[in-house]
Amino acid sequence: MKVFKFGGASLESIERIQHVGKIVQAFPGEKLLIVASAMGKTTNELEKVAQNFFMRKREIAAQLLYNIEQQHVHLAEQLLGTNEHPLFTQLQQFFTEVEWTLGEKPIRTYDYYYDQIVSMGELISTAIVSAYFNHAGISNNWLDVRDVFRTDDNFRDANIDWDYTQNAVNTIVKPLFNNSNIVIAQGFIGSTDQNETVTLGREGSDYTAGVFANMLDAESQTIWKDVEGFKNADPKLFPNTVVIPEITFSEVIELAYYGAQVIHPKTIKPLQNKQIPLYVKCFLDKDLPGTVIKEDADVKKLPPLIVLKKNQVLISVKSRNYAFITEDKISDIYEIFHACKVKINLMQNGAISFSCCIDNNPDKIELLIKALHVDFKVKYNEGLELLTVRHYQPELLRELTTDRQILLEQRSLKTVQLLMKLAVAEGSVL
Ligand SMILES: Nc1ncnc2c1ncn2[C@@H]1O[C@H](COP(=O)(O)OP(=O)(O)O)[C@@H](O)[C@H]1O
Ligand SMILES: N[C@@H](CC(=O)OP(=O)(O)O)C(=O)O
Repeated sequence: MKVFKFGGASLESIERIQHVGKIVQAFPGEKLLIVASAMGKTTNELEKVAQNFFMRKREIAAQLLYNIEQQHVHLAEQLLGTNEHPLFTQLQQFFTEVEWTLGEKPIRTYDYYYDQIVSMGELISTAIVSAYFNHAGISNNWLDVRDVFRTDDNFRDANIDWDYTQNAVNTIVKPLFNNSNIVIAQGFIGSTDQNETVTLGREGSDYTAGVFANMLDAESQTIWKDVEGFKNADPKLFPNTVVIPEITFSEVIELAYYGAQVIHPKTIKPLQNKQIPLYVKCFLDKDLPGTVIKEDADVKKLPPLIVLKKNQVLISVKSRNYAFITEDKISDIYEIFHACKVKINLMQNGAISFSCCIDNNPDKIELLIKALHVDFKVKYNEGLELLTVRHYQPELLRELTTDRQILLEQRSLKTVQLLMKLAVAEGSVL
């Protein structure tokens, strides 16, 4: 059994979906559990629906939803060559459910509504891919992953109930392979014990695939990407990047944790725990070797690995009366960050100060600053970049920090992290 994950980029057009079909056909006779994400940028579009609904701009929300529906129905018609197929009733049902939600008064949390609305991206994309595959002779079963992935009700970042889910994988998923070699499931979503839909955090489909691989004791997981493999930096941000043929789980978990966009950080643990190798392959050219991530990878020749996280904010907290920021105060501060669901990307503390860098998420930051302000003086600085380099070399660091002012810096033997802002030359006019 192999687990494949296809992300939004590989499903963003008719041609790409057909191409995904060709990739799958290159594995005849293999049992494949396929995890798919929402098509293209549908998740971002659905986020706008959720935001407008919550701001009570119902008409805008309904119009945005209608546009998404039209795009998907049109694409499905093209793929199937007809508009008469049970798929269209299935799609209609998914859209009607969200329309009902949009008809409600938002009396629960934003995160709850977000999950009810945004989860639809994966449901409609997998329904279309599954119907198209069957139509193209690639026999498969469509699985509603919400019947299998049981979670808590931490909406937008739900935690998986491992025992329940393992049991459901055994009783629901494994038998599906009795009559077909291919099962297609949604990434990124799950369900609570109250049957309320949840999401697992942005870009969480990699993680879904990792959990499936673990629970099915798969021989491998492959993430199909629009790049040649796992590179030493994001090729969209840096020139002259190179593919890394093999790398260890621990290197990748560090990079993903520091913000490398290529793999969701939670993906590694379920794979590492069962020593299941993770392949990053190019869906544009399946014959390229790509990257293998495994425990015993040869990492002697690793180049510097670079992660750049943009749109960062520096939060600086000071005690009001020159009281020391000691362990108890730091613990209070962390408690506040945790309650506001804000992840700290880098932190440093001094005698009476605590500074940290977080992603710029305006609604969370507003709440956070309010909460911190009760006991501390708080300042913040936006528009920053967090650069992380593993296996750094001084010359490269000089190059990467040219024209940058460094606000926070942390170095260990292997890793350097710099919070930076574009330096404004003296005398220049803003
Ligand atoms: N270290 C890296 N190696 C390769 N690609 C990377 C890396 N870091 C970021 N990326 C980006 O990840 C993108 C592919 O992932 P993504 O857009 O998430 O695809 P999908 O949505 O299909 O999963 C690439 O186009 C590339 O810009
Ligand atoms: N669709 C979700 C989940 C996901 O993992 O997507 P992708 O595989 O396209 O990164 C998101 O965009 O967050």
